[in-house]
Amino acid sequence: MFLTQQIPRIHSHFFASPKTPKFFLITSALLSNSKSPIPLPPPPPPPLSHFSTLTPTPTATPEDQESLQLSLESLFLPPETDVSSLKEAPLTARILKGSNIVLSKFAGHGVDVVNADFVKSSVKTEECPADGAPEFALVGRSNVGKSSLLNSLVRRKRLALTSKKPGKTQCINHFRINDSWYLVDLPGYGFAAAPHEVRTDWAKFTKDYFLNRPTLVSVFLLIDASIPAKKIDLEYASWLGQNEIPMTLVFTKCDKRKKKKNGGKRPEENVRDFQELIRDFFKSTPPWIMTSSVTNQGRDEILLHMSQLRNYWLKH
Ligand SMILES: Nc1nc2c(ncn2[C@@H]2O[C@H](COP(=O)(O)OP(=O)(O)OP(=O)(O)O)[C@@H](O)[C@H]2O)c(=O)[nH]1
Ligand SMILES: [Mg+2]
Repeated sequence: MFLTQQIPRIHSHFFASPKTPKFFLITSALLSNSKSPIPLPPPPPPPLSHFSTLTPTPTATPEDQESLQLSLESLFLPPETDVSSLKEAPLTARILKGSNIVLSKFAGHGVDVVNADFVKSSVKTEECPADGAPEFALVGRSNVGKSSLLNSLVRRKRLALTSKKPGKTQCINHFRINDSWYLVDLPGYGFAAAPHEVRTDWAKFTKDYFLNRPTLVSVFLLIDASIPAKKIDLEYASWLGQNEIPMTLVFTKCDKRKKKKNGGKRPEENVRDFQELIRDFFKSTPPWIMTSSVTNQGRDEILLHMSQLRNYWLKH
């Protein structure tokens, strides 16, 4: 079972809780919970000029072109986002494609990855780099695509080693980005073939890392969107919620589409189901985003989101 230790976290205010419930029509390619989809208007212009230098994300397929009514409560509003001063259009224009993430004034600086270097592998929190730079940890089930996502974010094929066989990554691996922050690749959980002692050790050292790493800005919990929710992922999300560890849900493998006739659900449906299942674990909706390391869907959006979390963290 998971630890239930409660510790105060300095970043719990990332989960802003808006007071006035309002409804917005989100007009990007997102999930659909509407029975009668409304046709999409042209996409809004990029909210800030320096965002337009990013590579555009692939256009969604026609079956994704559905609209979603998201309540204000289901959006992730970064800290210091003044909702009352925003009219409907500017707010919708500030939602990252394929996500519930609103961009704040902290987004933008240092988005592009100019250089990325492997620094070290650690098996204990105390062994991790001690220079105080902010970091983001990628965690998720074995084979969910953590190392692939890291490679996609830094635009390198094999900076982090990937494998078809689960259990490839075994340590806490630090990658230094732009000489100023870290991406951290962690071993996967739920690897059934691993010996019991290895699994227990994993649980100990990664959870110790989450609870005792002061420079950890946010955990990025990866969930495979090509399959239905797994119990172990729900337990993991619950543990992070209970321990108030700042978290972003990253849905991976959104390029994989199971055939409807075989009973498979589309990634959008799995994403929606997962969120229903974790609703009660959090005080307010955590940020989530849909990605694919094959098509690079969500890559620029994740980098923007990381920039806003990092820039806020550096200022506080
Ligand atoms: N179709 C598709 N395949 C992916 C995607 N991301 C990863 N994969 C494949 O999934 C397998 C596992 O990817 P990894 O990145 O090694 O997974 P991991 O989570 O780092 O695995 P561990 O290190 O074992 O915990 C590889 O065969 C990847 O090519 C994706 O977005 N789409
Ligand atoms: Mg890996």
